[in-house]
Amino acid sequence: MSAISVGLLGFGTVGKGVYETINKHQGRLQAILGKQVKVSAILVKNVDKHDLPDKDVLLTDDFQKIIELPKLDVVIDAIVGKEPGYTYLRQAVTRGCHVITANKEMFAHHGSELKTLAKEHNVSLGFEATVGGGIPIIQTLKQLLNANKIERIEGILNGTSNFILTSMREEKLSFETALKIAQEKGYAEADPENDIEGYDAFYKAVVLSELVFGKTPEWEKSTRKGITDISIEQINIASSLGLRFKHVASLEKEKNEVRCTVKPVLVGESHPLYRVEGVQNAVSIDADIVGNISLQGPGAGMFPTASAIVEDLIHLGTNDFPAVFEEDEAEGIEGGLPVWALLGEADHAKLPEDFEILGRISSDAVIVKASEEAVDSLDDTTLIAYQILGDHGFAEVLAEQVQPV
Ligand SMILES: NC(=O)C1=CN([C@@H]2O[C@H](COP(=O)(O)OP(=O)(O)OC[C@H]3O[C@@H](n4cnc5c(N)ncnc54)[C@H](OP(=O)(O)O)[C@@H]3O)[C@@H](O)[C@H]2O)C=CC1
Ligand SMILES: N[C@@H](CC=O)C(=O)O
Repeated sequence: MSAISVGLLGFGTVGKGVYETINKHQGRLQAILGKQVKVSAILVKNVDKHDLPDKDVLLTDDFQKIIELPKLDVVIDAIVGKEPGYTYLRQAVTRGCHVITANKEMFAHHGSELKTLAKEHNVSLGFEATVGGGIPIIQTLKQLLNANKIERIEGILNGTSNFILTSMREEKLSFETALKIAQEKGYAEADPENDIEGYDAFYKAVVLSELVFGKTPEWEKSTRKGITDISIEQINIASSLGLRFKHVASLEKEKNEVRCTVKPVLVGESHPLYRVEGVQNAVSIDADIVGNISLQGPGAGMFPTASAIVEDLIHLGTNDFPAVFEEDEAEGIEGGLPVWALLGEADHAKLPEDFEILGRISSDAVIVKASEEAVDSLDDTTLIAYQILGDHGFAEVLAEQVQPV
C-alpha cells in the first residue's frame, strides 16, 4: 500500500517539529489513516544550511521540483511571509493536493481565496496551526459554529509577547533579554517585530474573524498595538496595584462590522487571563447557546505547533467550513465606559472633563473612566493609557481604597 506523500515547505522550528513528529508517531498515524505518512521532499531557502539524515528525502530550494513529484498528496506550509507561500499553495491545490498551513501572515491575507480554491478542487485545507499554537481553537470553533452563534472572542494570541511580559515581571529580565530567549526557544517569528508590534496577534484575529463571522475586520479601523512601550517601571507600578500586563486580542461583531482590537491591557486577579503566563495562549469564546468556553495551552514552539499540523493531517478529506449565520444581526455588546490606568506623570496631569477620575493611586498612576476616543485624543505625552479589563467593580473597589480626589 502506497504511503501518503508529503511535501514539507520549511525546515525551521515548525518544519523540523513536523518532520520529527511524523517520523516518531508513524505507527499511530498509520493506525488512524490506514497508510504510512512519508515526507518525500522538503523546501528550504538555503540547502547548504541543512543536513538531513534520511537521504531519500528530496531537500531542495526549488518548489517546482516538489510540485512535479510523481506522487504528492499533501503540502504543508511552514515557511515565512505572504509570498511565496500563497503562490505555492495555490499550485498545490490546483494539482489536487490537500494543504495544511501554519503561516498566519499568508493566511490572514489569502485565506478566503484558498478556501474557495480548495472547495473547487475538493481538497482539504488545514489551518489549525495558524492560531494559538497547540490549542485546538479552529476545530473547537468549527464544532461550535454548527448551532451556536459566536458573539465575542478574546484572548492572548501571541506566545512571544506573553513570554516577554511574564519574564520581565517575574524574572526581572530586560525586554531585549526576554525576546532573545523567546527567539532561542523557537517562539518568535523570523522577524520578531511581528510579535512585539502586534502584527502576529492581529493576523491570528483576522483568521478567527473569517471563520467565525464570515468576514475580516476592517484593517484600517482596527487597533493594533504591540508591547514595545511597556517598561519595567510600568510593570512594577501595575504590580503594586495588583495588575498584570497582558497583550490581548478581541473580536466582536458590531452591527454589520467586526471590530478587532489588539493591544496591551491590564488585568486584575479576578480576570481569567491573569494567570496565563509565559508562552501560554488562552482564548475565551462567548456563544449564545453554550455560554463561555475558555481554552488555554502552549501558544508557540516546535512541538505544540507540530501537534496542530499533525492533527490537521488526521482530518484530511474533511473540508468542513461551517456556514456563518447572517440573519439576526448582532447589535453589538453595549457596555459602560472602559476603565483605564494612566501611567506616567500622573500627579500633574490635567485631565479633560469627560474623564471620570476614579482614584489618584500614586504620583505615577491615576485610574479613570473614559471612552476609547477620549483616551486616544488625550493630549498629554507624559501619560500612557492602558485599559483595565474585567469586572469594572474592581476599579471602583480600588478607588475606595485610595485617596479620592
Ligand atoms: N515558531 C512557532 O512557534 C510558530 C510558527 N508559525 C508559523 O510557521 C511558519 C514557520 O515558522 P518557523 O518554523 O518558526 O520559522 P523559521 O524561521 O524557524 O523557519 C522557516 C523555514 O522556512 C524556510 N523558508 C523561509 N522562507 C522561504 C522561502 N521563501 N522559500 C523557501 N523556504 C523558505 C527557511 O529556510 P532556511 O532554513 O533555508 O532558512 C526555514 O527552513 C511561519 O509562517 C510562522 O508564522 C506558526 C505557529 C507557531
Ligand atoms: N511567534 C508566534 C508563534 C506562534 O504562532 C507566537 O509567539 O505566538
